[in-house]
Amino acid sequence: MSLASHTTPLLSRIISSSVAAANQAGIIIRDIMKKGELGIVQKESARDLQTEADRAAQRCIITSLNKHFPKMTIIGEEGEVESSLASGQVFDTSTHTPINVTCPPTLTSLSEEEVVVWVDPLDGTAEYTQGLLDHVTVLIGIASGGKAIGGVIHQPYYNYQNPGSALGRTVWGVVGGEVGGMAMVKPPPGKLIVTTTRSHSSSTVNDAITSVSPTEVLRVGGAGHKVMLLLEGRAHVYIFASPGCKKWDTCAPQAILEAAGGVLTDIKGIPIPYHATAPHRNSTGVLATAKGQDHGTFVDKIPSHVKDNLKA
Ligand SMILES: Nc1ncnc2c1ncn2[C@@H]1O[C@H](COP(=O)(O)O)[C@@H](O)[C@H]1OP(=O)(O)O
Ligand SMILES: [Mg+2]
Ligand SMILES: [Mg+2]
Ligand SMILES: [Mg+2]
Repeated sequence: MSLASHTTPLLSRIISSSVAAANQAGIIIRDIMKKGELGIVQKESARDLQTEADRAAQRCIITSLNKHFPKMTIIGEEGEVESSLASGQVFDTSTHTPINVTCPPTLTSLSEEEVVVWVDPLDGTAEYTQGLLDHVTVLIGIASGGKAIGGVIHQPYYNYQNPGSALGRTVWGVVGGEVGGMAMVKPPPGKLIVTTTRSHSSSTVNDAITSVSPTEVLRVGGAGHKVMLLLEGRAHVYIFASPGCKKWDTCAPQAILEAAGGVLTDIKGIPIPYHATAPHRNSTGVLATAKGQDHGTFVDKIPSHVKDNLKA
C-alpha cells in the first residue's frame, strides 16, 4: 500500500513519515558532527545545552511533518523558532519507500486534530558534545487522548564502532500493535541491571537506585538510549528520580516500550499525560521496566522521601 494512499490508517502514515524524517535528522546530526561546528548554546543551566544539530534536526522533522499532516499539534524541544524554515526547503517524506505499519483496530479512526506529536530532535545532547555518540537518539512520539500511542526512535550512530556494518537504525512501535526495526531480547534472569542518568545525577537519583538492590548500574546518556537498553535486554529497569526529563524525552520511548510489553510511568507508578496542554516537564521522574518485570514491585521499593521530593 502506498504512503499516499488514504486507505492506510492515519497512525500508520504518521509513523512511516516519522521514520523517514528521523532518518533524515540523523543524517543532519552526523553531518554537523563531521564538520565539527556544533554551535553550542546553554539553555536553562550549564547541564542543559543546545547545538546546531538539535536546531537543524528539529527544523527538518517539524517542517516535514507539518507539511504532510497540517492539522496535528507538534511540540518540539527546541521551541517555535526552530519549527519553521526560512529557506522554504522542506524534506518530503513521500519520496521515501513507505514502511508497512499495522494499526490496531482501536486506533484506525483517528483524525489529525486528535494527534499530538512530541519531538526530541536530538536526545543525549550532553553526550553528543562529549563524543559519546551511541547515546544519541532522535525521538518522535505520537499521542492521542493524553496517551502515548506510537513512537519512533532513530539511533544515528548505531554500529559506528563496527566499520563495515550499516550505520544507524530506526525502531518504531504502536501500542497494542507491533515493534519494528530491531529484534527484542529479554534481560538476563538472576541479575538486576539498572540504567540511569550519567549527566544529571543527584542524591535522590542514587537513593532510588540503591533501594532496588541492583547487581549492576549502567550510567548512560539519553532517555531514548536507556529505553533501547531495556528493549535489547541489556537492562531490567530505568530509574530517574529527578524532574529533568520532558514529555518529548519519554513519549516515543514509552510507546515503543509498551508495544514491546514493558511499562513506563513516573517514579510513583502514575501514568504520564501527553495531551497538548500537559506541562512539558516530567516533574515526578521516570520509571521504566522491560517486558516480564513486575513494575509495581519497583514502584513499591522507591523510598517515600524520594517520592515526596518529586512534586507534580
Ligand atoms: N536537568 C535536565 N535539564 C535538561 N534536560 C534534561 C535534564 N535531565 C534530563 N534531561 C533530558 O533527558 C534526557 C535523559 O536524561 P539523562 O541522560 O540525564 O538520563 C537528557 O538527554 C535530556 O534530553 P536532551 O539531551 O534531549 O536535552
Ligand atoms: Mg535538551
Ligand atoms: Mg531529550
Ligand atoms: Mg533533545
